[in-house]
Amino acid sequence: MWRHLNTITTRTSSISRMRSLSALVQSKALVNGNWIDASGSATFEVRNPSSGEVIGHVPNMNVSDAQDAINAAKQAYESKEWRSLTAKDRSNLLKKWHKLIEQHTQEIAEIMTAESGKPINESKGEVAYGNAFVEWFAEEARRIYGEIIPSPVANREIIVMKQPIGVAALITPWNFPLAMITRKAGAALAAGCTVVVKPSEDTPLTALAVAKLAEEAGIPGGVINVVTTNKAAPIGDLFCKSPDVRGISFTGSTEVGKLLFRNSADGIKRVCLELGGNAPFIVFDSANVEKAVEGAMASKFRNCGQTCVSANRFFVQDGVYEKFVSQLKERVEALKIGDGQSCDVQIGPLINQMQFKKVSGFVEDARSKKANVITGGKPLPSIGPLFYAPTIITDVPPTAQLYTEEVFGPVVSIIRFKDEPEAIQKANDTRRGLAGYFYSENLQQVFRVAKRLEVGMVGVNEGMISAAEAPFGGVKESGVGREGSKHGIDDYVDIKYICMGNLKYD
Ligand SMILES: NC(=O)c1ccc[n+]([C@@H]2O[C@H](COP(=O)([O-])OP(=O)(O)OC[C@H]3O[C@@H](n4cnc5c(N)ncnc54)[C@H](O)[C@@H]3O)[C@@H](O)[C@H]2O)c1
Ligand SMILES: O=CCCC(=O)O
Repeated sequence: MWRHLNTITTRTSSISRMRSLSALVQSKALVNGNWIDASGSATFEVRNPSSGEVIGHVPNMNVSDAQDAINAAKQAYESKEWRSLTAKDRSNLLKKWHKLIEQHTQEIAEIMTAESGKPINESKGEVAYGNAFVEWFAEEARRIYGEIIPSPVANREIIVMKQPIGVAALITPWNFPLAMITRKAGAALAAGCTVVVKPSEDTPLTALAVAKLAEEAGIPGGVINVVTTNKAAPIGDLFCKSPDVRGISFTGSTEVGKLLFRNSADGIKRVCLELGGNAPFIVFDSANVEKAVEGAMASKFRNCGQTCVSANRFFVQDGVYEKFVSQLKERVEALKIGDGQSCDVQIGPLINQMQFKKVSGFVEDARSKKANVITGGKPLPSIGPLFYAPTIITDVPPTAQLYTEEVFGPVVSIIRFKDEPEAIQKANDTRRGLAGYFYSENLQQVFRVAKRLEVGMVGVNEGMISAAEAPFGGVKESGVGREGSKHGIDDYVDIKYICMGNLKYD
């Protein structure tokens, strides 16, 4: 589908489009079922990264506002209105939320594209993907089973039940402004928890839009609270220290994840961390190269490479190296770049100046270390200040930042290898372990390599691995816990053992 596209679009104004959007564009935060301003009516701007235009203002909440949200979530958790609901009632509420999100796909996608720069077709894809978590957890709500275990003592029963942990704080990033919220909130609500969501400062509008739909679905006030702020650190600290927050689920950078993990230690909180990756993408001589190129495009250029599971280091074996690189180059040069509002755009901007500097700095670092830029490798100021050309760099040395760090941008780094042990050693030569990919048509090799990659998720002959049904998460410094799948509930429930003694059976 991407092959035939090769022009660059011009910037179009997003503000007129945002004005025409429905009531889903919110300029207030949600606490205790009320749409409110921050203390002192402080606000911060939300900008469209494609054009730089200001597309909204949202409350810039402080620690005391966040404390109000925690109090509201606690009160809602303890309220009869929420506690008395059966699993089926919660499931039905989630189903209603799911339906409303589905019905508002276009509007949410437009909001998402305006604040994140994501191409509109990808935004619609994210609404469907993120909403699949709401549907999945609506179904799972009714399957949070306990156990009865055969007792070693006569006249006794061992009963195990799962109960909600209480209030959960959810901190989410900008790159998947909807899915990273629903993957957490869907599970939390299914389990019977209440939540305080702190979305990224770059993409609060999508979060507020889905919260509005949760309200319309009839989810009681205080069950979902949304705290918008551009002062994340003190609020993160409050979440870690507050005894009323029983769990923290964070998706974002490894650096911030480590901080939250450390700060949560005192309160022995449940912590789920979905952090950065450094995914290897291995193409063996045994691969179908056409499929590998297809998978590389899908994995690397999803959301302009700003995806935690995007392939980061490409290892290509001698025998297929030239073919893979030349086919990939042709595809990369055909990508259409521009404002994501145009339906045919495939590559949008980087999210902000900090990311832009990081990506261009990594490319310059690799260049200075004798890597070869075979296409791209430059900013595209004629489209906008945050656009960077889709890039391929070969002969990237292990000392380059492109090799050691997660690039989070449209840059393919290619490293040549001779044999399987070398590929595995290099793939695992990182402290991250989120996703890994490889292409091979050799069954023995498929099982060998899948077992040896030190990652939480493996794509074999596949570049797009995410699904609500599958456990998402990493090993090493890529995180702890799993989201999605039946395991996604685990972080939001406590296991309680009830020993029933002195029973009379005869
Ligand atoms: N594993 C996953 O599922 C996954 C998914 C998406 C993104 N990520 C990772 O996230 C990173 C990019 O996202 P980002 O730049 O938004 O990450 P980030 O860590 O800077 O920000 C993530 C969230 O944390 C908040 N935050 C920042 N500092 C904080 C602090 N001191 N205390 C509490 N909250 C704080 C931000 O406001 C934002 O809401 C990449 O490394 C990417 O791989 C991982
Ligand atoms: O960026 C990380 C999340 C992407 C995904 O869920 O596939």
